[in-house]
Amino acid sequence: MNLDIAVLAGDGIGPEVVDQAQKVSNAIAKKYGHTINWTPALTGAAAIDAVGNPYPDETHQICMNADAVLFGAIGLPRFDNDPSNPVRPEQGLLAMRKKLGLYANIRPTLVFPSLLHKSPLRQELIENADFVCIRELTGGIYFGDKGRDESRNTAYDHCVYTREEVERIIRLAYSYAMQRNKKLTIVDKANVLETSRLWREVGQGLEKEYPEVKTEYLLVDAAAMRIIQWPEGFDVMVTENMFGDILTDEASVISGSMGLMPSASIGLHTSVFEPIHGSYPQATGLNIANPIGTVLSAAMMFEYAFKLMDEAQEIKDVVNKSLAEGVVTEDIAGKDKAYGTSEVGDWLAAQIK
Ligand SMILES: NC(=O)c1ccc[n+]([C@@H]2O[C@H](COP(=O)([O-])OP(=O)(O)OC[C@H]3O[C@@H](n4cnc5c(N)ncnc54)[C@H](O)[C@@H]3O)[C@@H](O)[C@H]2O)c1
Ligand SMILES: CC(C)[C@H](C(=O)O)[C@@H](O)C(=O)O
Ligand SMILES: [Mg+2]
Repeated sequence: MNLDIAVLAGDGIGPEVVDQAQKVSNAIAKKYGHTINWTPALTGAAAIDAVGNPYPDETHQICMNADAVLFGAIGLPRFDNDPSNPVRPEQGLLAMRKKLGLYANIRPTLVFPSLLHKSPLRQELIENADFVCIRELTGGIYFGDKGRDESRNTAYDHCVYTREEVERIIRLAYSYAMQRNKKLTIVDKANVLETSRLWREVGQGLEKEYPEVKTEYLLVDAAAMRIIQWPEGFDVMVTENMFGDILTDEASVISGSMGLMPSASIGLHTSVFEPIHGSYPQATGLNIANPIGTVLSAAMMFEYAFKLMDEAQEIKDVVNKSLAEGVVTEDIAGKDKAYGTSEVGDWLAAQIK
């Protein structure tokens, strides 16, 4: 197959972790007889510095023309620490999600048998944890009207959801639940928020179409607690944009490091594959960032975008081997026994022959 992939490496550790995912993808392509055409494109602070726009039109065209997009991370402290700056790297990520229609972000919570002892949670709580969060990605408070009043003493962010947006994402979540263990947890804040009451109403309307699935509703504060207390109780979780952002960072620590967690953003046009972590600016250029979240995002790309299941499985297998054999970065190994970011990528690619 010919695979046209846009590469938006972004800022901070983005380029370093994306490099490793490209090495592994190239090794897979070589083994299975595919040709990958990588097209790099600017985003985030790198794009602001180059052309003044965090998601330039040219980048959007490259994404639209690609079969899939591999995304690193965006964001830098010089923007985070200057709230008055009207142009920000994160706007590039949000513009990409909106313009590509990426309404669903699939974030699995993975537990690796060889890393059980690295989790801050006790082994018996997590050894059978295996759930996926379906995060709504193009609506809610991220995209509602926002601003300041004239005196600048008041700020607002509106949270808006349409029935159609909610129904689309909950239906998708039901389709995942049907393929998994047939349990769906709809996370909201229906005791306070009107948007959440719409989510609950839509969920209750759809329940009867999926009688085989056990549906439960959980308030987001209780969900945050349950992720730590009983993660094995979840199968598929679906929630709105901001709750999903927060809960998946929380859930990532179950695995031992946020640097391990991949995601797939799917929707109307092309799909984007991105680790859930950010640009981890303190680690930029130090060759210490964990590339596995991005490598596993590439595995999701082979599975979701190209339906190449053997290729995806082989990437997951070599990742498991690296974790079992201790070929890991310092977030997992500690400084003394750590491999560098690029050494992990080289090792993974070399296993694929
Ligand atoms: N999708 C994205 O591009 C994305 C996601 C989150 C944050 N951000 C941006 O990243 C910048 C930094 O944000 P932050 O510090 O809150 O979040 P972050 O995810 O960059 O880092 C938080 C912590 O997670 C750990 N971590 C993250 N990635 C890791 C990796 N690959 N290997 C090992 N450890 C890793 C580190 O301990 C780090 O201090 C901000 O500008 C933020 O807006 C971007
Ligand atoms: C950088 C930020 C806009 C982004 C989000 O909140 O969606 C990030 O935290 C993520 O999880 O991809
Ligand atoms: Mg996040």
